[in-house]
Amino acid sequence: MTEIRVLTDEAQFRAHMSVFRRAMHWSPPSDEQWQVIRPSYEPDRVLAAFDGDEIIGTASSFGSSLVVPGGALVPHSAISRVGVRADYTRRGVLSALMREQLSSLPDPVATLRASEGRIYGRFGYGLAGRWRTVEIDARRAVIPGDLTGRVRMLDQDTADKLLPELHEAIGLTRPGQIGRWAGWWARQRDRKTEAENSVTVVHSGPDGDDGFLTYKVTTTKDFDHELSIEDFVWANDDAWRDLWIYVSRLDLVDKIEIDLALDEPVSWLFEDPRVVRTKDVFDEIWLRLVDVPRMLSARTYGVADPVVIEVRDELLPANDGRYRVSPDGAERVEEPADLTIPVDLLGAVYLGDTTFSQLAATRRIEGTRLADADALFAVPQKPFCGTFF
Ligand SMILES: CC(=O)SCCNC(=O)CCNC(=O)[C@H](O)C(C)(C)COP(=O)(O)OP(=O)(O)OC[C@H]1O[C@@H](n2cnc3c(N)ncnc32)[C@H](O)[C@@H]1OP(=O)(O)O
Repeated sequence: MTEIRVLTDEAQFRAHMSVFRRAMHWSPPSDEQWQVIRPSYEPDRVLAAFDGDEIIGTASSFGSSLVVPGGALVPHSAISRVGVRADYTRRGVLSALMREQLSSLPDPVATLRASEGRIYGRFGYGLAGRWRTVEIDARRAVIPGDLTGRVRMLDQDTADKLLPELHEAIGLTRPGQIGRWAGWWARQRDRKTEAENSVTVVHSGPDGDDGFLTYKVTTTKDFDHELSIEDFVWANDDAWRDLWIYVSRLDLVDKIEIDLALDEPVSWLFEDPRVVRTKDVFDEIWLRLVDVPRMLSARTYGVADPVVIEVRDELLPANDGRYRVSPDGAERVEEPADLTIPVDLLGAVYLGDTTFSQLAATRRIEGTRLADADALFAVPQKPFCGTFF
């Protein structure tokens, strides 16, 4: 019989990690890897499914924060390390873990990166943000004009110390962005060490450091040099443009690849916008509204007549109910609903990646007043996180 427990015994964290890594078809952590991973385990946030004394399934979360439309920063659980031992799958182990995790999360919202698109909808997660992978033909990439500030290369030790501070100082503004926790930076450092040739540059403008970029170049067997941008954070348009100028003018680079917000205006930087080609669009943010009333109150709304939305949530019935959403905010009401939506799809529209009208067109929600609901939930910027976990 499956039993779900919160792990408190540090010795079990490594077994937890081994089960998760095996589920992902990776080897258990080496002693060296474990030294890096170990501090990322946060007490009270590590769940395991047991058969007797053996761990057969895993789930955990990291404490973070999330930007919602309007700019408020909400406490957020970053869900990760979900896995079930291959000899125990399709017997309800993940379902038991998800039920326990959702009922005990300390934060009103959770997000995750899904290994497969079919897993999380049934647990109330909606596809709430996507990225596009672009490839830039670096040989033809010309950005007219000069740098306005300075770009300097950091050694690894300086980068390790400076980047978390700079990320914090730059702050979070775009809906979907999340705060980075200490364990995230430790894993990032580890990945960079593994990659060896990762390089970090920092931009400074009139007020000091205001952006950074981490990239690495790999050489193919045809001697093509492909640069991938792994982290790109900026405080203002000058930092963003200067860092693009820097990276596009690097010698011995044929191709640049990066995952971007759907609406990032990178093509407009280049003399020839065709040097930027979208290779792929992929789901990034899966979002679960854990506390619907709190989350509906946390974001701002556009201008439209109020709409009453009925929310259905099988796993967390405290969220069931009708909410009147207007330009002034959201509140629980007893009035008849204009439209009814399951909680996973409310998660999908929450940050503004999709709309009520689009979901209605696919027959996934029913109701009237779709145009007003769209206008209320409309956002000026597409959601994008840019922090992989
Ligand atoms: C945030 C992250 O960590 S993402 C990483 C997720 N982990 C992985 O991808 C590792 C490899 N996969 C696994 O470990 C497991 O297959 C899991 C965790 C995805 C699923 O665990 P299980 O214990 O098999 O799930 P469980 O038995 O509770 O299934 C619940 C339902 O979801 C369905 N389901 C579960 N996983 C999948 C899947 N990968 N594809 C399609 N359907 C699935 C089941 O069929 C079941 O449906 P039903 O209720 O209609 O019968």
